[in-house]
This record gives sequence, structure tokens and C-alpha cells, in this order.
Amino acid sequence: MDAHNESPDAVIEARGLCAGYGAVPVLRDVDLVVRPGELVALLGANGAGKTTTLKALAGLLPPSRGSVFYRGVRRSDSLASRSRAGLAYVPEERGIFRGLTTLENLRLGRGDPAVALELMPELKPLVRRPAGLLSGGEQQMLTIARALAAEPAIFLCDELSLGLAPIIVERLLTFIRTAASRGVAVLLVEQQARAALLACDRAYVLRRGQVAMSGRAADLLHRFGEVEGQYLSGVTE
Ligand SMILES: Nc1ncnc2c1ncn2[C@@H]1O[C@H](COP(=O)(O)OP(=O)(O)OP(=O)(O)O)[C@@H](O)[C@H]1O
Repeated sequence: MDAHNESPDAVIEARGLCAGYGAVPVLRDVDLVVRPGELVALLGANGAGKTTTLKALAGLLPPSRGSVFYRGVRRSDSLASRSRAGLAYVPEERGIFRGLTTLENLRLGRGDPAVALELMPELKPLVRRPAGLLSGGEQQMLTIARALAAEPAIFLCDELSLGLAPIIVERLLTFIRTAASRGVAVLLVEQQARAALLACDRAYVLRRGQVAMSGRAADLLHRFGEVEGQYLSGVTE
């Protein structure tokens, strides 16, 4: 039934996606599309299923029903295999080796460290510093520059702004916007809904594992009260 995706121009597409952990269902019939050059936010209350969605899209969690299409092809392969095919995923934990220097961490990426440093010049004075000593914002710059230096087709980023000052979040969003303008499809999980809607083209709002609202970011900003309502009514406990 879902052997073909419905949006031929999509880089990544979830169709009727259901996924969870063991016997615990989390996602229910999630439909989601990200196209080249689009910056898309995934919003929702704590526990709504945002990280679970990214994990299922990245290949870390198998769908119990429904499909994930990557560049038009239905996939059930691993994250490593999807990464080789142009998918970049930054998890909430950021994937930094704290005992290695910034440069050594950049070398672990798929892209050229020199490209990462050109993309994010703030990292240049920090190349020899152990990544564990970088500030939270600098660590996030490192993970994002490392991911984007590989010129992925799609960039999935969890909790972009976790623990970061608003000015740093603004810098990161501008940086990611530039990547999107070069054609990268971006899906961001973001806690700060208003900031995300101001920066993104489109958004999906999850509530208890389902897409409760979706559309152009500008339209969702006009309906921000409703967006916030999804958070209040979406709390699971
Ligand atoms: N490994 C796991 N095993 C069992 N349940 C899990 C696991 N990881 C997450 N969950 C549950 O799945 C639901 C969705 O979690 P998820 O992390 O996707 O939410 P989220 O929207 O990313 O939340 P947050 O904003 O708090 O990070 C929650 O009820 C959570 O408790």
C-alpha cells in the first residue's frame, strides 16, 4: 500500500508512521515531508514524540507500521547506511567525544574538517581544545558544523537550543538557514516554539504521538494560541 511515496520531490517522507519502544506505542500515523531547501520545525510538548520521530526517520527505530522514504525509496536500513546515503543526524546528546579535541571530533565526521571550520569560523581558535571544555553553544556549533560539512541531503537535529543562550540559538538558526538555502532539507526539533516558527518555513506540532497541527510557519504564528494549546493538552501525565 505504501510502496511509493506521495511527494516525489521529498528528501524524506514519513507515511502513516507508527513506532514505539517494545510494547509501548508512541507515534501514531505520522505523515511528514521535508523537501530540499526547506527548514522545517518539529514542535510539541515534552514526551509528544519528537525524538522518537527523528529516530524513526534516521533508522534507529523500526516502524511498527507505515513507512519512511528517503529520496523516494522506502528504507528499513540502519543509521550508518542512511548516513552514507546523505542523511545527517545530531541527537540530543550531541555525539561529541569530550576527551578529543575539536579538530579530532571534526575528523570523525564524514566531511572535511577544513570545510567545517570555514562554515563555522568561531571554531578555528578552539581546534586544539578538548571538546569537553567547550561551552554548550560551542559544542553545538561543533556538532552542526561537523554534520553540515559532509554536505548531507537531509539534516535532522534534535533539541537545537537545549541549554543555550538566545543569541547563540539565533546564530545557529541563521547558520542552518544558510545551509537550507544551499539546498539541504532540514528538520529541527525545537523547544522554543515561537523562535522556531520565526526561523522555519513550515512546522509540524505533535501531540501524544500524532500530528495535531502542520503548515506554513507564518500561518502557525498567526494561530500561536492554538499551537500553545497543543502543548497544554498534550501533556501525557
Ligand atoms: N527508550 C524508551 N523506552 C520506552 N519509552 C520511551 C523511550 N524513549 C522515549 N520513551 C517514551 O516515548 C514518549 C515520547 O518520547 P520522546 O523522547 O520522543 O518525546 P519528545 O517529544 O522528544 O520529548 P522531549 O521534548 O521531552 O524530549 C515518552 O512518553 C517517553 O517516555
